[in-house]
Amino acid sequence: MSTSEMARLEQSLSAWVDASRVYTSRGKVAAYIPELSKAPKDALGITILSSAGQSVSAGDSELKFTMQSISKVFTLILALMDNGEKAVFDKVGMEPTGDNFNSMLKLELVQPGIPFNPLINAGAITISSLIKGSGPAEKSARILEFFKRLAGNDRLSYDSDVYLSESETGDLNRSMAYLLKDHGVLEGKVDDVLDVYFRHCSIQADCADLSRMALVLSCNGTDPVTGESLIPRRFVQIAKTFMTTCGMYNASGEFAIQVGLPAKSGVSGGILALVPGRFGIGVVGPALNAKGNSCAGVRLLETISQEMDWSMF
Ligand SMILES: NC(=O)CC[C@H](N)C(=O)O
Repeated sequence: MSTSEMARLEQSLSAWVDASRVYTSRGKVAAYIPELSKAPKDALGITILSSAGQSVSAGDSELKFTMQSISKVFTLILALMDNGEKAVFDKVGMEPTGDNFNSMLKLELVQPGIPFNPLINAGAITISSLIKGSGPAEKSARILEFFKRLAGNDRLSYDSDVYLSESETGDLNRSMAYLLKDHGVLEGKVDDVLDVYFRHCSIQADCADLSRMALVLSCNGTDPVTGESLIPRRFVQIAKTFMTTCGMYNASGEFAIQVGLPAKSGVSGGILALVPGRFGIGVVGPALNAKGNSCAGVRLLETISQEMDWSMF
């Protein structure tokens, strides 16, 4: 991180947010989880945290939102820490699907019928079943504790309205879980596994929380603010690779070309991104494009990456 980069961000970030905010009108807030439809459509916010511990925010960075699919990166890491690589990759693959995040298509089409990767819903539900714990309550508690450490925020908790809303309406995920159970991929009770999954999707965060979690990944598992090693380097490498190939669902190729940074989005409009070794980034913009990514959030990251010359490629 150079001081001049931080100065440039401080000088320009608000203007970049203002310029990207117009794109919120082109998207729609997710409504298939009814509670998510209450999010402010025209919001856009960002926090960027450097490895020297300096942060810069702009726009609606204090807006609280649920992590949704962003949480999948960190449950994958916890499952790897709990079980090791072999046990995890016996149950999920390593390839992008090119399909929507909630598609079941390839679970039947290609053998063996394991989910293609841990960041689509079928893969993440499978990962939830691999988290160690005596039952769903202990598994969820372990996940929340892990997230708190990564975010350096002891106050992290659930948005129970979103959790209940998804539990009541998540029939597509439920049907996927039953299919996986029948195929012998998912172990344990389907309802218990889904409870763990719905709960971690409903963990509430803001842009600062995402930027800190992203920074830990960008620094290969060590929190540069505390010096504490939180994740083995190999598992961070795996997570960052999945973020690059599958993190923006079936728009990951375009995002790699236009932004060129490992990232993960969620249907609440959050995006977690990172600049290797240097910055953690948290973005929120609840209006989504057709692929389920934040319309204005993606636009904002394109601008920043191009202006700062941050693409890895
Ligand atoms: N893309 C997402 O953010 C999906 C997460 C959401 N909880 C779901 O399962 O549908």
